[in-house]
Parts: sequence; structure tokens; C-alpha cells
Amino acid sequence: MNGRHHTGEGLAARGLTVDLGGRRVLTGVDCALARSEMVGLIGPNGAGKTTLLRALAGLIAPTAGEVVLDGRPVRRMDRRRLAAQLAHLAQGERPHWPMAVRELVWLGRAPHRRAFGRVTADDRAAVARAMAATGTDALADRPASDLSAGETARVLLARALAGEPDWLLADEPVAGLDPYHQLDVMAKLHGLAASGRTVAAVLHDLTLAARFCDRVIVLTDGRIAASGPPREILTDARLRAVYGVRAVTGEQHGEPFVLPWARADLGTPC
Ligand SMILES: Nc1ncnc2c1ncn2[C@@H]1O[C@H](COP(=O)(O)OP(=O)(O)OP(=O)(O)O)[C@@H](O)[C@H]1O
Repeated sequence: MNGRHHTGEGLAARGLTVDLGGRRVLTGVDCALARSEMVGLIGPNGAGKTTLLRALAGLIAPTAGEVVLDGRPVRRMDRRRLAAQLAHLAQGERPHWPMAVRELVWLGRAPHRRAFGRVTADDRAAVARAMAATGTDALADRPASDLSAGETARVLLARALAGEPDWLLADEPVAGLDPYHQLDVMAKLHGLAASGRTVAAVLHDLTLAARFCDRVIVLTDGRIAASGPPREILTDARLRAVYGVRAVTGEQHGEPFVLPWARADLGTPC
């Protein structure tokens, strides 16, 4: 029912150009997210990652090009139907009124519920799973407006997961999380993708991108500079070209790490 069995082409941007405030922010972006993949969207500040994610979620009217979900333009889809399939997790949202955390997470079920409809066992199970997956059970009765930044991020992820979206577009989902929760959330997102959902996450931590993503898309200056498996993409030369840094790279137990070490322009040895 969630469209998981569609055989369409997934979520795709075609020739996507976006202008904001009179500035060209994305230029002719072509990318497609397939089912069951975890994609890291990386690139320097201002490259257009947030804008691309918002455009993929149908939240921005492009200047040219379009975003299609299984062949249908997202901007023309019924918002509720779209929301039942696709969740967009914005960057740095903070609830401003003291709704209990549990109530906030329940809002994630809204696209699946009828007005005045009964709460179903599926609703309850989805909310319980989302709160367990994000470790937010202990926060359930707290006012959402009182939480720390990291707790808030996990609660908002729980709200997104409660809707059991096939497509989860998460803008910096681990920003502000402590190391335990960064690893936990990344593993959970990877698990979602492994179970047939699709996750696209904006990330600044290159080791998390390298370890948990099946693919990374590198944005620079509103264009896609590279796309592919992290080991192929996150090379010394590219990190220098894209971020202007030199990095210490290696493997631990067969998994890659990427540790930005020095500004490339300073010539400091790694
Ligand atoms: N409403 C707006 N009006 C004008 N310019 C905008 C607007 N929103 C974003 N921009 C510009 O578009 C560019 C891309 O912004 P975006 O937030 O997509 O970048 P980002 O890659 O997510 O950056 P960061 O890593 O800093 O979060 C930036 O130069 C930004 O200043």
C-alpha cells in the first residue's frame, strides 16, 4: 500500500534548475534515487544540498526541470498522498510550543489517518517502532519545546519514521547528536534502506557518509560534481578539489574512515 511494490523509476530530478531570491542555486541537476538505497548528499556550505532535498520533496517550484516520483511530477501530486510516501526532515527545526513528545511523533501518522478516524493498531505500532528506533521513549511525556537540540533532532526523526515513508529525505539528521546517537541513527537509516525504503541524507561527516551510505552525491555550486560508491568518490584528490582540505583516510575492520585534517591551502602534511 505504501507503493513499495511499484516498479517505476523512483524519485528523480530531471534538469532541475532552481532560483531563490534572484540567485541561481541549482543548475540542471539530474539525479535519481532508487529503492533500497541510502544516499549521502555531501558538499561544501552553500552548494545547494538543502535546496535539492527540498526540491526532491516537492517543496520548491523549480525554475526549470522537474522532480518525478514513479514518473509523476511531485508538484502536481496530492500533498497527502505524497506525504504518505515521502517524508522530508528539515534542518534544525525546533518545536516552539509545549506539545508532549508523544503527540508530536503522532503527527507523523497524519498522512495515513482520516479526519476524526480511529487510531488503528497499525498507527500505534508505527509510533512505537519510531520511538524505539530513535531512543525517544524516555522523552515521551516531556514538552517538545524543552528538549535539547540533539533530543529534538531524534524526536523529529521519530515523527518522520512514524509515517513509515518509502522515501525519507533527511537534512543533516545527525547534526547535534552525540557520537552514540550519530552511529545509532546512521545504522537505523541504513537498516531502513536495507529493508526496502530509500533514504537520502545531507551529511557533513564524511566518515559517516563513507561507512553508512551505498552512494554519495557530491554537490558543488549547485551542480552534481560526482556520484557513486563512497570509496570511489571520497578520494584525496576530490576532497581537496571539493572542500579544499587534505584528509587522513584508511580502514578500520574493513570499513573506511575519512578524517579531514588540514586546509589544503596551508600545505600542512597529513
Ligand atoms: N531563500 C533564499 N534566497 C536567496 N538565496 C538562497 C535562499 N535559500 C538559499 N539560498 C542560497 O542558495 C545556496 C544554497 O543553499 P543551501 O541551503 O541549499 O546550501 P547547502 O548546501 O545546504 O549549505 P549548508 O551546508 O551550509 O547547509 C546558498 O548560497 C544560499 O545562500
